[in-house]
Amino acid sequence: MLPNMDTIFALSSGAVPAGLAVVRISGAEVPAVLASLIGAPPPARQAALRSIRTRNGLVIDTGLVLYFPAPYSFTGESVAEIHLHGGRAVVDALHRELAEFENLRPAAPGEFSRRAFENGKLDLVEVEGLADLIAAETEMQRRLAVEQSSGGLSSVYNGWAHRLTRARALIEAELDFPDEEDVPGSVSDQVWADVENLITEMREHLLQLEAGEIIRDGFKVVIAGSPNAGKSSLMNALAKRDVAIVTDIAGTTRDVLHVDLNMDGYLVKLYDTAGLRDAAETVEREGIRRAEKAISEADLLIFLEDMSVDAATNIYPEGALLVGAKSDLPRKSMNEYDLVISAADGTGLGRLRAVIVERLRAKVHPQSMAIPSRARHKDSLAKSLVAMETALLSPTRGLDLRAEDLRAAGDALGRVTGRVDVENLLDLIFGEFCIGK
Ligand SMILES: Nc1nc2c(ncn2[C@@H]2O[C@H](COP(=O)(O)OP(=O)(O)OP(=O)(O)O)[C@@H](O)[C@H]2O)c(=O)[nH]1
Ligand SMILES: [K+]
Ligand SMILES: [Mg+2]
Repeated sequence: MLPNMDTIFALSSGAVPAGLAVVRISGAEVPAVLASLIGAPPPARQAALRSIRTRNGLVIDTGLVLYFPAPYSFTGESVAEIHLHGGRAVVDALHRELAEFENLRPAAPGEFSRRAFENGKLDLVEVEGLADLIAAETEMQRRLAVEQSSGGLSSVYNGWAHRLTRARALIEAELDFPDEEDVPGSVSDQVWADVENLITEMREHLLQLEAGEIIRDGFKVVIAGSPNAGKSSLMNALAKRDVAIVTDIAGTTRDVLHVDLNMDGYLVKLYDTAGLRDAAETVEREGIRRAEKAISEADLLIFLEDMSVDAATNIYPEGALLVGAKSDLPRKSMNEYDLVISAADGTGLGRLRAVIVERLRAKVHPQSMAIPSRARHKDSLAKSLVAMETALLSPTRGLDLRAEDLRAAGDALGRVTGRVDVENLLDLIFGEFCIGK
């Protein structure tokens, strides 16, 4: 662990050279550093044009400076942003100058966000969303990430956490004050009805995980078929560049090749694989083994068949798209195809793209973007769900044990956002009833 009291700095904008470079500094030393670099700081959160100088008074550059006094900043610490011209030597000169200050050092990867988390500015779900937003390459990835980074998903989880805490508070009230008249008799029923609703909502939420993963990680489309069917040619045609080697030699492709495509704002990961046949040769056999693994992990399998040869229909998995290739050549195959294409003259490629998007949309039609997209979310939510189900479905267990189940459910849920619920149970109990009035 790096010491937390250090003030950290880093180039927060993209690679230099560029028009601008933004250097961010966070920590207790910021006021002193600003005093040295520019003299009096600009008014809080307002940009001011300043000369940025070394301690010897030499001008490094002139640019906008922003000062965010703690705690009103991204990290919750005092932060400065210095906008420089984006030249390598300019940025290097400022970095050299900053490194000279005591208690200042370059930031470790993710350290600004980590401080934001530790200071309660962002929860874990928001931090992950921010990482996704920065990595987003498609419109749908952006929409998912912006919902997550700006607290939309967290507020769903916080709402559930609050309901769980309340349920446990009411059950514990019943345990602690069984004879208290002011505790309504049907409290238990009301609590278990809400736990049941919570279970339903959480289950529905988890059903959206596949959609979230497809948006975030991409829709995996695998092209498979016999050697020489035209798989690599199709991949190159869809990618609009020469990704894969194409020859008339059967068994050309060995490794699984892959390109990222942006289709209708969705990330589509397209894979080209070795032709499937009984191969004797070691390298080709390994290629086919890899092809079979890719096929088993596909969201959509495109099974390609060369229509210009009299091929017997291959056995292909259910749900696969059977595509006839080389429609520009005289047709010999009598098999029926979902669609026919020619990588050579472009026939059917638009239709194939449309079908890929249709298949994707069949799996991804979120009502909202507040959906889970990581296995980490699923694991904790599933644990929470199991604990709630245990509490709900075993009424013969003692009420104390069932309250304990609810606590376990709340803890598991709290681990998703990294904010284990600290609400005071007694506040809730005394807030809702007039026990001990
Ligand atoms: N006429 C015509 N020829 C094609 C078409 N698509 C591919 N071919 C030819 O078919 C041969 C095999 O193409 P590939 O794309 O290498 O086939 P593949 O399925 O990747 O083959 P392997 O990697 O060996 O399994 C090459 O000679 C291509 O030029 C097409 O649409 N029309
Ligand atoms: K080939
Ligand atoms: Mg190939």
